[in-house]
Amino acid sequence: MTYRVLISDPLSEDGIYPLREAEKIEVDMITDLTAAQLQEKIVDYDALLVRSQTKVTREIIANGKRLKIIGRAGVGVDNIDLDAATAHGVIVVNAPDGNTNSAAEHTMAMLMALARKIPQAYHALLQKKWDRKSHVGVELKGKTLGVIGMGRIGREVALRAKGQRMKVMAYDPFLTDDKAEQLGVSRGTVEEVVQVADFITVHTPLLKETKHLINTEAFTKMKDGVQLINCARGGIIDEEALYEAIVSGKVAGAALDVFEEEPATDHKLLELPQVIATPHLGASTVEAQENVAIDVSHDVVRLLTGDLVKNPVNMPSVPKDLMNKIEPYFYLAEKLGLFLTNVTDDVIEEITIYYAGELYEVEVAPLTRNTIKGMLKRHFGDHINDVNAAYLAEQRGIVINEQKTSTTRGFTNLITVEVKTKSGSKTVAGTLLNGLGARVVRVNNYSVDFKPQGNVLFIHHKDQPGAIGKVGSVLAEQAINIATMQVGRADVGGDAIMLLRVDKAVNEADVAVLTALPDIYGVTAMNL
Ligand SMILES: NC(=O)C1=CN([C@@H]2O[C@H](COP(=O)(O)OP(=O)(O)OC[C@H]3O[C@@H](n4cnc5c(N)ncnc54)[C@H](O)[C@@H]3O)[C@@H](O)[C@H]2O)C=CC1
Ligand SMILES: O=C(O)C(=O)COP(=O)(O)O
Repeated sequence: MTYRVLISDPLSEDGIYPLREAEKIEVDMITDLTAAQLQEKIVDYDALLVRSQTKVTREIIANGKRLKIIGRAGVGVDNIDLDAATAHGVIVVNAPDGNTNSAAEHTMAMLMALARKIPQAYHALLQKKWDRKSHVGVELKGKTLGVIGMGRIGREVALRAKGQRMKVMAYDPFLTDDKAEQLGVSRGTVEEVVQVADFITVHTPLLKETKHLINTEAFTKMKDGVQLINCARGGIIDEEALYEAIVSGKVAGAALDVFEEEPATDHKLLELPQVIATPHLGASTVEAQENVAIDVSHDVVRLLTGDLVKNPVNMPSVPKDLMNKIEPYFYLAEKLGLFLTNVTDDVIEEITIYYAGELYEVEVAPLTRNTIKGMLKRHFGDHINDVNAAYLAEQRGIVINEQKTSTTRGFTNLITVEVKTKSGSKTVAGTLLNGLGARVVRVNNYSVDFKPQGNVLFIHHKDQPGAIGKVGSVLAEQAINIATMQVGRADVGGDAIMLLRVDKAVNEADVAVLTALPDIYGVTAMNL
């Protein structure tokens, strides 16, 4: 099978070598597609790579019948409909580190150009005006730079500003006093930062909480003559409010690399002489473009070759040391879910997964996702994966609980999955046996010991002499060989179960024959 990758924004050819060199991966770079053309084309592709230009909408994702991964060669994923990607089981990855340096350097270039009015002076010169009077700037030394958002770029900007002998006051919900001290910056609230700063630069993602974070109210609290820089995302600063604040004289200048609507060639802010701007160039360096293309290409190759991606955006990444501990349990967790869903006919209302023994110590969320994936696979088939399992369960109102205990009765590790429906609850438990792999050790109240693999028949019957023999005869008549068989019973002559691993699939007609046998209450055939 050959995978097809579509690159719809200009990406560094030197950076996409991991894709070009990979076997069974074909790459097309087509950078002038309209939204409608992309929506049509995407049907044929397994991966889509973009920068900030391509808007990856719900419609495009929905049409990507083969689509498995969207790679963002950069940081911001606000041009990708993440909810739609998650719902469709499409993983989104980005390249969070590759352009940090370039974006920080661009911010410093904007700060210095703003302070010294370099673009305006150059513009006047081009018009043959030797105008020194209008282009008197201010020094950075001794001034306070307010940094809102102290992530990768914000921190780099703060360090560089200190090199200009500026004072830095920063706000970030994750900035601790210790971290601030280490970085040599003071920590303040957004309100404190905007009150004391001579220059303000924003470095947050564009989120509901950060949209118009700098608004009319914030401008009223600022110093007169303050100057602002936005090299993060258009919309963090309210453009209308900024326009008013410049026209009123409150704000002396603004440097903008990004706009609420891009491209922004006809924007009223650009008519103001106090505003300098670049067309979203923060990441546009040879180095950054090569870095982000390499990172995102590697992740696409990883995913398409069955490996774990490094920079997932719409699902938590699993650190390597944790992965080493829990990877052996993935198979067991999924098969327990799959088994249970096969023997549950009612609508599932609640799933509780109990982790015991050595699993007490580790983060088990990825295992929970795998169990849910196993449970929902029966109804969603291949459409369900690690990305959308929890989302699809939540969408259907299924409550998911996770519990841990350090004690196990006789096992070093035990995963017990319980489903609740309106007609009652069912459980299955399994363990990982050293050297022997996954074993199911309990089904409801019955102790069993079987490998969750291949074609399995689960029969609920009355503990009566001959019941097992009759099942054996029916299977023999259909030339279905029994590989292993387990019987569990509650009391002599009471309810009992049979678990058979058989060498070929048992079809519906055979299930009907088995169900019609005397003393048989129910028969489920499944493939694990
Ligand atoms: N102009 C350009 O070409 C480029 C723009 N960017 C943009 O720069 C921004 C920052 O990128 P990175 O530093 O790499 O991201 P990052 O994820 O490392 O940092 C973002 C920081 O914002 C903080 N934050 C979130 N909500 C906040 C709030 N309400 N107030 C204050 N801080 C808040 C987070 O805690 C985090 O520390 C992103 O919007 C990204 O898209 C990034 C690269 C190039
Ligand atoms: O990485 C980011 O968030 C950027 O804004 C860079 O955008 P670009 O890849 O240059 O279109």
